[in-house]
Order: sequence, then C-alpha cells, then structure tokens
Amino acid sequence: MSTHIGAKPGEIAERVLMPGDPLRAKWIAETYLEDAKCYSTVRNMFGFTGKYKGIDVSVQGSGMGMPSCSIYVHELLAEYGVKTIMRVGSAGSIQEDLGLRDVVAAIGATTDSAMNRQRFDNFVDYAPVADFGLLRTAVDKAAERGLALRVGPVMAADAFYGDQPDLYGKLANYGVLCVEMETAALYTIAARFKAKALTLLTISDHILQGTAMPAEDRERSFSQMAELGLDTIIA
Ligand SMILES: O=P(O)(O)O[C@H]1O[C@H](CO)[C@@H](O)[C@H]1O
Ligand SMILES: O=c1cc[nH]c(=O)[nH]1
Repeated sequence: MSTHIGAKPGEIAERVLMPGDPLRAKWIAETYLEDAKCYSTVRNMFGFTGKYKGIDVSVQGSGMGMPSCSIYVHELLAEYGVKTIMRVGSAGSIQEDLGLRDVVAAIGATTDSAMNRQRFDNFVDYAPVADFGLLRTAVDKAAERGLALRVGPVMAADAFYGDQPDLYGKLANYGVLCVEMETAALYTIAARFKAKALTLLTISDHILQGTAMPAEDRERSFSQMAELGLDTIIA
C-alpha cells in the first residue's frame, strides 16, 4: 500500500485512466473493463484494474484540484511503476464555438496554481505539456471514430468559484479553450518521472453561456471520451 492507495504491488496496470470523480472511475471500470477488480477504496477514491481489449488497464480517481491529483499521480508513478496516465475529466468552456459534450485534448496547461512556482524556486514559469506521442495517437484514434476532437491549451485553475470576472475572457483571447483543475500538475509530475500523460476533457459547463450538465451525467455519460482514452492508452 502507498499512503493514499490501498493496492498491493502488481495490482495496478502500467496504463491508468484518471477521472477526477471516483464514481466516474467506477462507471468506466464497470462499463468497459473485463474482470474489473477494485484495488483501493481508501478515502472512497476508488481504483480498479481489469482488461480492455485484452490489455491490463487501471482506472483511478484523482479527486478535485491539483493538491489531490498530485498525490495520486505521484504515488502511481513513484510506488506502483505506472508509465502512462490519461486524465478523463470535465471542463467549463470559455470559447463560443466549444459546446456541451465536445471533447478536448489538452496540448498544454496554463495555471494559477502556486505548486509549480514552488517546485521551480519561484524563478521560472514551467510550461506543462502533453506527451506528444499520446496526443498524436489520440488525434488519430478520434479521426478513426469520426469524433471531432478539439486540440488546444487549457486553464488548470485552483478555484472552481473564482472571483476575477475578466480572467476567462482574457484567457480565451489567448486561445485557451476551457477551464479544469488538474492538468498542470499531472503534466509536470509525469515529466519528472519520465512518464507519459495526456488529458482528455468533456465540456460539462459553458462558462460564458451559463449552461451545465447535471452531476449524474458527469459521472456516467462520458462514453466518447472514455472510449477514446481507452483506445489511445492501449495503442
Ligand atoms: O470531472 P473532473 O475530472 O473532476 O474535472 C473537473 O471537475 C471538477 C470540478 O467540478 C474538477 O476536478 C475539474 O477539473
Ligand atoms: O473545473 C471546472 C470543471 C468544469 N467546469 C468548470 O467550470 N470548471
């Protein structure tokens, strides 16, 4: 066991899908994995391992925000030998032409988190980026499926309920597609461990238009993203 994951050595696959919502992890495991077994219920942050198209894959919840996500990413990479992590999250759109249920691949993550400033001694602003090979595979797999995958930068925010009304408009002007809360940490820690990481996001809210999906849909209805993530991670 690591501090926050209750798996024995060998119970977690080298390939891990990582939603923020642990109940989305359960849904993905029950819907797509054969012989799925739950390896951790610590803090109800469920983790499962099973087979997808004959290949071992795990699904591990990360919780919300970079402090929580960093704990699970670090322990998976440092203590369980994980090589690839694919975040499958939800996000709020800040672009007019990016609507509910559209799927995004995050090429890089801008952030207001202080975690990386601390990591780099308050001296450089590190640029967290996706693994190019995984991103290229995701783009190819999306094309095979006829899925219009939108590739671009995202904002990994510390606060869900921020208090800077002009910030998202400004980020949108600089090409940022949507807002979520984990990718800058995931990409940074993966780089540190020479592991591969990619974030796929389904738009669950439109921040400009004020529309949003209910919680049950965020938990159980992201099939296009889950299937693309699984096909990409086993390729
Ligand atoms: O749906 P998940 O993967 O949790 O992702 C998004 O949803 C949560 C906020 O509602 C944050 O974790 C954000 O990144
Ligand atoms: O972090 C997130 C996730 C979904 N929607 C948002 O507005 N923010």
